[in-house]
Amino acid sequence: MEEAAAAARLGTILRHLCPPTGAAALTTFPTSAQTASGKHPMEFHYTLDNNLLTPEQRHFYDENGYLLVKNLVSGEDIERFRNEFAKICKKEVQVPGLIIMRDVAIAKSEFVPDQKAVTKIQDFQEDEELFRYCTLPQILKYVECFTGPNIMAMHTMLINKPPDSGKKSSRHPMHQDLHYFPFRPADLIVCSWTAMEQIDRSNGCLVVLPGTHKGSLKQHDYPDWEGGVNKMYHGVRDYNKNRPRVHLVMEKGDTVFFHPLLIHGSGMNRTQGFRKAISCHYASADCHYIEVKGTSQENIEKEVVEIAQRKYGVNTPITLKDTWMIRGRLVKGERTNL
Ligand SMILES: CCCC(=O)SCCNC(=O)CCNC(=O)[C@H](O)C(C)(C)COP(=O)(O)OP(=O)(O)OC[C@H]1O[C@@H](n2cnc3c(N)ncnc32)[C@H](O)[C@@H]1OP(=O)(O)O
Ligand SMILES: Nc1ncnc2c1ncn2[C@@H]1O[C@H](COP(=O)(O)OP(=O)(O)OP(=O)(O)O)[C@@H](O)[C@H]1O
Ligand SMILES: O=C(O)CCC(=O)C(=O)O
Ligand SMILES: [Fe+2]
Ligand SMILES: [Mg+2]
Repeated sequence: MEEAAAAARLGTILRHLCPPTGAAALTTFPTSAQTASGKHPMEFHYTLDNNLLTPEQRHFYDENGYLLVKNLVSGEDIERFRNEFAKICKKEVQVPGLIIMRDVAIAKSEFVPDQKAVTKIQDFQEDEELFRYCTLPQILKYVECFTGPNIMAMHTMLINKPPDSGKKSSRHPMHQDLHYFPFRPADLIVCSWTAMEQIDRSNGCLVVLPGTHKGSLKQHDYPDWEGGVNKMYHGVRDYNKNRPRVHLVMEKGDTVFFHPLLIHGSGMNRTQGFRKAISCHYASADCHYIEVKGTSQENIEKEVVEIAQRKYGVNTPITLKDTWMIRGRLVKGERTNL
C-alpha cells in the first residue's frame, strides 16, 4: 500500500533526522506532540519534526495540505531574482535547458524580447542566480520537514502572470501538481511558492481547496475554455465545486509550502502589472520513479516527451522519468534514488 510505504519511509527518515541521543529524539511515525495547552497529544501524518514547525503548524498542514509562512524571503533576494528574470527575457543571458513560455493569447504574435511577452520560465536549474532561490537555507529548513534530509530540487519556475488579454487565458486551471510527476511517495514532495510582490485576487492569487491533499490523484485534461488554454495547463476533470475555496493573499516574500495532491489554481490577472512568483518543487531523493503507462498521467507524459525531444533534439524514445532525472538537482544530503 502506497500510504503504508510512505509512512515507513518517513519513519526511516525521521530516525535519521533525530538520532535517539538528540534532544528532540522521536522514534516512531506518526509522530506525537503536545498541543499548546499541553493537554491533547496530536499525531501528525504529513510532516517530520526538526524543531521548526509548531504543533499548530503541523496540525494545519495535516488538515489543509498547505502552510503559509510570512516574510521568508528578503526583499534584496527578490530584487535579484527580478533582475535576473529581466536579463533572461532580454536575452542578455542564455540558460541551458530553460523553457520560456508565452501566454497562449500572444504566442502567435510577433516576438518582443521583453518580459511582457513571457508568462513563465521553467527549468532554471542551470541559472546560478535564480537557482539560489532553491538553496536558500530558510526555505530548505522548512522543506526538510516535508521531505527529510535528502533533498532534490526537481522543478523550478518563475511565473510572470500577464495582464489578462480579455480571453481569461491568464488563469491557471485547478490542478494537482502530482499529475506532472512520475515519482512517489507524494507525501515526500512539497512545493515552495514565494510571492515576489503583493498578490491578491486582483492580480490572480493562488486558490486552494483545503484538505484535497488527502484525496487521490485525479484525471487531468485541458479545460473547456473558450478563450484558449496554455500548453500543458491541464485541469482536474471533475472536482467538487462546492468545496470551500481559499484565496491566498500574500505579500512580497511570503512563502506557501503545499502538498502535490492539493488542488489549486490561480485566477485572472485584472491589473496591468505582471504578477510574479518564484517556485520550486522539492522531493526526497529517497523517492522512486513510477511507470505512468496505463495511468491518468499517460497524457502528460506524451506531451512532455514530445517537447523534450524537440528541445534536446533527440528522436530516440525517452520517458517522463528521463526528463526528470535530467532536471533534478541535489540541494541537501545525498542523491539516493531520484
Ligand atoms: C508542477 C508543474 C505544473 C506545471 O508545470 S503546469 C505548466 C506546464 N507548462 C509547461 O511545461 C510549459 C510548456 N511550454 C513549453 O514547453 C513551451 O512554451 C512551448 C509550448 C513548447 C512553446 O515553446 P517554443 O516552441 O519555444 O515556442 P514557439 O513560440 O516556437 O511556439 C511553438 C508552438 O507552440 C505554440 N505555443 C507557444 N506557446 C504556447 C502556449 N503558451 N500555449 C499554447 N501553445 C503555445 C505556438 O503557437 C507554436 O504553435 P504552431 O507551431 O505555430 O502551431
Ligand atoms: N468557470 C470556471 N470553471 C472552472 N474553473 C474556473 C472557472 N472560473 C475560474 N476557475 C478557476 O478557479 C481559479 C480562480 O479563478 P478566477 O478567475 O475565478 O479568479 P478568482 O480568484 O475566483 O477571482 P474572482 O472570483 O474574484 O474573479 C482558477 O484556478 C481558475 O482557473
Ligand atoms: O503561479 C501560479 O499562478 C500557479 C502556478 C502553478 O500552480 C503551477 O505552475 O503548477
Ligand atoms: Fe501547480
Ligand atoms: Mg471567480
